[in-house]
Amino acid sequence: MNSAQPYAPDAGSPRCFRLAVTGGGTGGHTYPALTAIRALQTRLTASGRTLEVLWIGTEEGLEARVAPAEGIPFTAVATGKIRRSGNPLKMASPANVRDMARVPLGVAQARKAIAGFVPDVVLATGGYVAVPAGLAARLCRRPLVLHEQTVRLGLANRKLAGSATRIAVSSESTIPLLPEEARRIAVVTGNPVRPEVLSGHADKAVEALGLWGFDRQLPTVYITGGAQGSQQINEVAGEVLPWLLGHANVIHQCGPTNVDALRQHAAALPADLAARYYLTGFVGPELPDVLALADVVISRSGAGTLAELTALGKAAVFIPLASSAGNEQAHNARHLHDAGAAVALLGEVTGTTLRNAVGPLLMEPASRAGIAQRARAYGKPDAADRLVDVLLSAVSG
Ligand SMILES: CC(=O)N[C@H]1[C@@H](OP(=O)(O)OP(=O)(O)OC[C@H]2O[C@@H](n3ccc(=O)[nH]c3=O)[C@H](O)[C@@H]2O)O[C@H](CO)[C@@H](O)[C@@H]1O
Repeated sequence: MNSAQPYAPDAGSPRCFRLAVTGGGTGGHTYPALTAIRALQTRLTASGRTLEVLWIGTEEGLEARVAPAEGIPFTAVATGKIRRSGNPLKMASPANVRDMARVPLGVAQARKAIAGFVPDVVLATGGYVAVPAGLAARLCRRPLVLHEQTVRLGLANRKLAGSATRIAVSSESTIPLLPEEARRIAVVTGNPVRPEVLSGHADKAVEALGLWGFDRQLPTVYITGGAQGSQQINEVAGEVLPWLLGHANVIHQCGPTNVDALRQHAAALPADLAARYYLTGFVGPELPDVLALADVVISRSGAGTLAELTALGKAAVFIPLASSAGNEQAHNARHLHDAGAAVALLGEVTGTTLRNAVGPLLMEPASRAGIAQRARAYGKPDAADRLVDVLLSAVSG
């Protein structure tokens, strides 16, 4: 693993702790698992123990790239998209039937992997693959810890709650939403954030991205639509861009497939404004530095992004993805909005609504600082450590 301590399997030794991890698909499920693995390894190393990890994921998910890149043994199993629908006709659609048929195959594959690995504990962080692997953990009688990133339990975690030893949740407000029996095994840990995200440097962002035209007397706005970018955010940001650049520097992460079209749009900007505009498809390793430079963030409200922005204490305007599972992005954003810890745009979003939301944050530093401070109160930078406590207690308990 590319963490402080080298990954050093020591299988068979009583000093060796074995962790099976399952979860992934998107960054929101993959990065918390990775962060927990790194934190567990640090904890075990400090007490003279070693860690052996097996990640059970899918071929197609982000985890299939992340785990091998970190030197973590990875095994792929079959799984199917579990669609939600109140309509029985839709539930019986050919795609659904095919996907549901893949789940038992995935359970069998995961059961074989878990029976062979004999983990001390299995950590499931959500995503479709967590269902077969979590069920296999139960069949193999291994302790199962679920981690939920969002305020409401995701579908995979709802399916697995009855098999869990502990349920680690990211927010206190999840607890009252849980069924009685799940509440008894729930622990609030927060959503683990990669440590590097918390230690960026604004000056490094300027150097790495060549932001020499930025006016450092002005605030910087970071616009992000998530790893794929967001058409909706790109459009509405495009509408207000000349106004925005009159008051701020702007870094705009628009999604890898949208760069060309937006670059044409940006070509029409006057040179003095264009100098303060940086457009990119995806922000890679420089993400921590970009976040350090940003005074205001305009963003989707996926749980991963939200955990990062609250841990850092950033003033954010959220434009939730309306089609997110169970509308959870709107739920996440509303939760912070109601506490004065963010601004959530929950209805129709136009250039005018965005401008009205961002304007006060740019023009009134005190209002920006207030929101940022309240946001930080929701951050849980020690979430990975708390999740490690839960993993260790699930074994001893
Ligand atoms: C479309 C979808 O299903 N979204 C769900 C998915 O979020 P999804 O994984 O899409 O988004 P999250 O906000 O949870 O995480 C995105 C991650 O990618 C990083 N990033 C993003 C852009 C970029 O250029 N560079 C970069 O590194 C962010 O900093 C963050 O760490 O899982 C989350 C956690 O269950 C849910 O809350 C979301 O609703």
